[in-house]
Amino acid sequence: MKPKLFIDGEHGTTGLQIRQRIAARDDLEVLSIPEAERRNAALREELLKSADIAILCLPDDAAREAVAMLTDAHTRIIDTSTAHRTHDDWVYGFAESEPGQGERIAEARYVSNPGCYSTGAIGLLRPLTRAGILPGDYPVTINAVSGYTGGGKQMIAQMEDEARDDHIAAPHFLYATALRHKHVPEIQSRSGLAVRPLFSPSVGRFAQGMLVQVPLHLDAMDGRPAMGDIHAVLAKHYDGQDIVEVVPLAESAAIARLDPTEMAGTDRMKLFVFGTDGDGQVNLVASLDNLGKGASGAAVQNLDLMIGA
Ligand SMILES: NC(=O)C1=CN([C@@H]2O[C@H](COP(=O)(O)OP(=O)(O)OC[C@H]3O[C@@H](n4cnc5c(N)ncnc54)[C@H](OP(=O)(O)O)[C@@H]3O)[C@@H](O)[C@H]2O)C=CC1
Ligand SMILES: CC(=O)N[C@@H](CCC(=O)OP(=O)(O)O)C(=O)O
Repeated sequence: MKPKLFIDGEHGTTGLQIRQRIAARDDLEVLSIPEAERRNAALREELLKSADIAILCLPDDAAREAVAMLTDAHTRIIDTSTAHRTHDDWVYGFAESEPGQGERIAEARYVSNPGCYSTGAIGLLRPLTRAGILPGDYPVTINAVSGYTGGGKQMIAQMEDEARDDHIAAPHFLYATALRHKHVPEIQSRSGLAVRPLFSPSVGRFAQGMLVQVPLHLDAMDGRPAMGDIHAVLAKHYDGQDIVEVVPLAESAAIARLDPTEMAGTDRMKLFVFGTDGDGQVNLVASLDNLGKGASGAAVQNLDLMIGA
């Protein structure tokens, strides 16, 4: 029998992209809710309980409500919201982040899909703390730019519709300037950092794509590693899989400009180590689609692990 899938929030930005990714598949029975009924709680509850797997593409509060509806049901859940990303009962849905994580996702009832910025930051940081090359108390700074679809339907409308009172005309803007972005606890705990990372995100006038930068002073790290040591730890960690690519140092050195939309439309992530050997500094950069490996692509990857596809 085909597994029954319900995407709660299927008419939103993340939900629509998941539907596109599974549209041609015949190994799933997709339960769907009409757009006009998307907030009909009774109908959603019925569909959630009928499904073998539900993917929640909802704001945090609505995701918590959906999980509460399923307490006594058998439905397995992938939550794309922030609600359960640091929760002990939930398996973190970043298969490449830890050895054996794909197997844990495959067995799980509750899977929390990572945030888009978090995927880039944790993807760069976790292998380094795991290997002991980056001390947990290093004061990490993360600078990032995201495509505006990262803000969901509301930000898409604000960026694209000039007639709106709340139209955003800026080509690029910083936000979360109080340094309390909702991804900080997730990045800190899932990267194994003892000190709260300083995270400064921004949005650019492009729909999809993202660069997440982590600059490091190598002389402040244990054993004063060389640029090649950092690259070797990342390359070893991601060896043997094809979703996260660690770009060779020579290839990175030849890049004069990095385009944040380079990975748009893909479900993969590229990691770069930039700098000049011997200068004691590196800039680690993750490039991904905020809606690909950063959300909907990762959700489909987790779905496939859970159903053994
Ligand atoms: N966009 C991105 O790049 C990423 C998003 N996420 C997460 O994915 C989740 C969804 O985000 P996104 O798709 O961008 O958001 P959108 O606003 O684009 O879509 C959310 C959908 O959920 C519906 N919805 C809202 N409240 C309820 C409710 N109480 N009951 C039922 N349906 C409801 C909305 O309907 P309505 O139109 O009526 O508001 C809309 O269809 C969020 O938790 C977000 O944090 C995670 C990673 C990246
Ligand atoms: C550009 C933009 O607004 N981005 C969103 C995060 C997008 C993302 O990863 O989402 P979740 O944490 O919601 O999963 C924000 O900063 O709130």
